[in-house]
Amino acid sequence: MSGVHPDSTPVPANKSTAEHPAPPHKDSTASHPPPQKPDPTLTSNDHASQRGQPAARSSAAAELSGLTLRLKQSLRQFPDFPSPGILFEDIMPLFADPELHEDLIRALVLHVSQNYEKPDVVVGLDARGFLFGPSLALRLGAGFAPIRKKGKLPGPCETAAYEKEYGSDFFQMQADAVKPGQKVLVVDDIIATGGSAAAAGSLVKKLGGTLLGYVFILELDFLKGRDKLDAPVYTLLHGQE
Ligand SMILES: O=P(O)(O)OC[C@H]1O[C@H](OP(=O)(O)OP(=O)(O)O)[C@H](O)[C@@H]1O
Ligand SMILES: Nc1ncnc2[nH]cnc12
Repeated sequence: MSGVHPDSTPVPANKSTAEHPAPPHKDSTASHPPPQKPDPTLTSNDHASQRGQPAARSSAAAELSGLTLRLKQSLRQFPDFPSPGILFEDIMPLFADPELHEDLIRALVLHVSQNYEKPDVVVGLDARGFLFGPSLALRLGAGFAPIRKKGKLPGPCETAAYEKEYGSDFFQMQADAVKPGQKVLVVDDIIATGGSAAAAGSLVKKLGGTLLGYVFILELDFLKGRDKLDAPVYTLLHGQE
């Protein structure tokens, strides 16, 4: 669990970053390196013809590093929410400012287009994965499908139980949300223990989808959530290192 702060005042993330320097590789932290196959069908201008070329890759890396710095500085932390001992990472400021919102989507598109095959479906997790999953899907030219907490989706569903940093729950996916063989990218705001993401991956596989990997905005490294995942993992930002 994270350290407890002395009061409930939100702590700007750039302050905690100074105390805990960021890891050396900010642009990709995959414990399972993502595939590098070019895919000319990707719709973003950043893809295809440029991917794999050293100059284009280093300019994308430079842009990504500027974007992530701005994004990191806008995060806030709330001690003891939703329960004592949890340091809650608040990502909402990223969506309050249209420029930051644009930076976020741009950074995610850059990373996905440089490192993953084009997904057929972006799968977002209830609820904060819905804040940016559909925009990312649209920019990538992919469909979007939700994973929801149990009891919210109509029709035949697959269900998976999971535990997260501060509780346990059930996720569901509509049985026809992913067709067998479709390439799927799972996205969520935060990976903490990795319980939610692992359950999401298991649902995608139950439906016959091919899991390309996972994309998160923020990773709480000390909880080692990525160790639960068996596909490439990318996180834009790191917290509570
Ligand atoms: O890695 P884990 O330990 O599983 O935790 C990560 C999950 O916890 C949060 O979801 P939560 O259901 O708490 O909130 P939300 O409905 O606001 O997205 C977060 O959005 C992730 O989905
Ligand atoms: N510390 C945390 N802050 C925000 N969302 C979370 N989901 C799981 N752990 C979290």
